[in-house]
Amino acid sequence: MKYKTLTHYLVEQQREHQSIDPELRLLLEIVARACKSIGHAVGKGALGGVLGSLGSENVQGEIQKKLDVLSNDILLEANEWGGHLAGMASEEMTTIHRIPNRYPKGEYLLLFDPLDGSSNIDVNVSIGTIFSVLKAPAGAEGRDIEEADFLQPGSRQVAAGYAIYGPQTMLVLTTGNGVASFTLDREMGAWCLTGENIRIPEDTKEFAINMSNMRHWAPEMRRYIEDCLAGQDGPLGKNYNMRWIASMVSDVHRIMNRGGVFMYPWDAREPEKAGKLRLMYEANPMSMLIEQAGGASIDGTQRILDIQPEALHQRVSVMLGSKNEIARIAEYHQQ
Ligand SMILES: O=P(O)(O)OC[C@H]1O[C@](O)(COP(=O)(O)O)[C@@H](O)[C@@H]1O
Ligand SMILES: [Mg+2]
Ligand SMILES: [Mg+2]
Repeated sequence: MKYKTLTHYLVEQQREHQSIDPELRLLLEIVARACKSIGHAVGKGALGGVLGSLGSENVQGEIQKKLDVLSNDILLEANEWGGHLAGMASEEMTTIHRIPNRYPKGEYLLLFDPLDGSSNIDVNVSIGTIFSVLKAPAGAEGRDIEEADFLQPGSRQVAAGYAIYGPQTMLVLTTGNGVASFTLDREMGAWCLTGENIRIPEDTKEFAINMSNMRHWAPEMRRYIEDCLAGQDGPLGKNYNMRWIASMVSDVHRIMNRGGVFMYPWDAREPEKAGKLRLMYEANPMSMLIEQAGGASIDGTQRILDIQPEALHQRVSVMLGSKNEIARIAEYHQQ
């Protein structure tokens, strides 16, 4: 076979880096298998009866799409059996999911946004799954896992990744030793290594933000974007391009490939929330991937991976991507 498979890659990683043990390797393979199933369901669209809403709301008060719930179920079922997990947490579940007693229990915690970019499902635009792996804290053995056990800063993640269901189905993964990407060979059903040691260009002329919220932003965010829009003749002296796909996975995937910055800042629509995106299921795993690829990720003033979470469904302001442009955005927030 021309390409290394995911298994081959993980076995090599395990040999070279002590950070990966056989349990973590198996866990990642099971997550990847679940993503393959979600990818199949996504691909069937109307033929699989997976489009549209369910009429229910998740804990964040968002209307759940059929695929949000189906993807959540696929990840839960796959990992209950053989994922060497102590527990799981998801954007779509009110509280944590403990591994039932009848299954072997492991030492890892898995967190996920089962279907990211839900508003794109019915319009056939790329969507994804985001996941994060933590270790259960010392002292959690021999007792039931608690929600507090999940509240660890992103810097403690042992692995993170996303699957993107687009023209190609891909998996982008880090175990703390750089970022690799895999393309699903649909005929063979295998994840094939198609990118290794991915590096994000440090400079960029491309930003991603939902511009319709501009009037609600804090002054420093507005000032940065106004300066971008001023182009060559403005204070930043360059003409910027803009993209906004409205699924974080797709926007981050573009940044992984050609650089750029992605921002979902605090805004005044719901001032009590720090931002729209979820720290544990979206910001932390994406920040680990971005940093592992040489980029940077902040909430405006602080490195996201250093934030000590206080709640499972905590929101955060997110600015991530090309290192030098993120440094510039941080400067705007210091002024
Ligand atoms: O519709 P908006 O406000 O532009 O928000 C888009 C953002 O919301 C999200 O869709 C949230 O993800 P979910 O679909 O998992 O809720 C991000 O992926 C995306 O960047
Ligand atoms: Mg999401
Ligand atoms: Mg989601």
